[in-house]
Amino acid sequence: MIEFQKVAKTFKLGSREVNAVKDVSISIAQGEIFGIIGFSGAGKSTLLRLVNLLETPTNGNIQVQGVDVSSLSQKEIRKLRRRIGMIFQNFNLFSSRTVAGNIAYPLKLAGVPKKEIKERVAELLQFVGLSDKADDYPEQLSGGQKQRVGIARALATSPDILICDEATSALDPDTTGEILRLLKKVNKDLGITILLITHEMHVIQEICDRVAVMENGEVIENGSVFEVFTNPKHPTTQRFIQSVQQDRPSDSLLAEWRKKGGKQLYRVIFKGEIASDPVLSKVTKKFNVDVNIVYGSVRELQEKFYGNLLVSFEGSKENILSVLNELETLVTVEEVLI
Ligand SMILES: Nc1ncnc2c1ncn2[C@@H]1O[C@H](COP(=O)(O)OP(=O)(O)OP(=O)(O)O)[C@@H](O)[C@H]1O
Repeated sequence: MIEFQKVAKTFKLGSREVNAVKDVSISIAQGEIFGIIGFSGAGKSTLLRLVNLLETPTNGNIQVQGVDVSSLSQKEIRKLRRRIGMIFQNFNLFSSRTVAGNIAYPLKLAGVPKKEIKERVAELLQFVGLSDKADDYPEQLSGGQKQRVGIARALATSPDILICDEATSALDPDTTGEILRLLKKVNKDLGITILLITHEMHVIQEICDRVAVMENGEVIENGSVFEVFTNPKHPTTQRFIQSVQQDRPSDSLLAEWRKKGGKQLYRVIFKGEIASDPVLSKVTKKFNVDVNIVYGSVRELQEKFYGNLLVSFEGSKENILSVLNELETLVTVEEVLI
């Protein structure tokens, strides 16, 4: 659906060059919600702007629905932009137009007859839950309502793709949740492919199917949200994941554990169906070992379970070894340095 092949974008600032995007190759499949996460300056916005040719790549190739976007004429670019809706962190609404006027705007530009515009706007207002706000002006709306208008406007021309540029970054946590649920509905009910950028891992966790992590213009890791969350490889990815998963004990808790002469700790990681099985209790019982869960959680991610527990064992050395050997055939077990 959207394919980046060895894409690079360099900005020239006088004699200085900024390599905003370097050698990025990722592909976004039709119907998925794909998230790009990175810290400020990582190159996310630039990558996004390359899709609808708000920027042109210095190198590489971008295909949207099988078409190389760099080969398009101005007329074709305008057509492409109608198939790609976009929403923004600061909503970018026209303050002098009503809610209905904002949503109608892209339809007017596209030359849609007045009667059809009226019907489509009413339909979109209903879809985003703002039917009673048609005649309000943006300044009369809350942030969440403004973003709903932004979404309705982006959907007006029935795009195939919705691009979201930090769409929830200006919103409080509850409102963020509402907007993310609406985006999920856009994806599920309308079959629209969503490409979003964010610096917040919980946004990725809540709605994305796949994720790419960017740093210094490069994609340093990408894959399904479940795989990246349960097995992050790059230290930056691990940092992002720790921001939403408090399943690592603090240094002070570990120090306390050491001080009290606590036993060796093991991290036991369960993924998928096995997380709902009492594996730990079955195996320890079998070898007459007691298990002490010191820290951890079991969470749901992409409709799959993921458990991450920090445990210690009480029993004879040989029996603990047998427990570890058997557990290793079923789940991931790591020794934790204390
Ligand atoms: N038009 C431009 N001219 C010059 N440099 C630019 C331009 N746009 C972006 N850059 C530079 O490219 C790099 C990547 O910027 P970009 O905005 O894509 O990152 P980002 O990950 O989206 O960050 P943020 O979350 O802060 O927007 C930065 O060093 C930025 O200063």
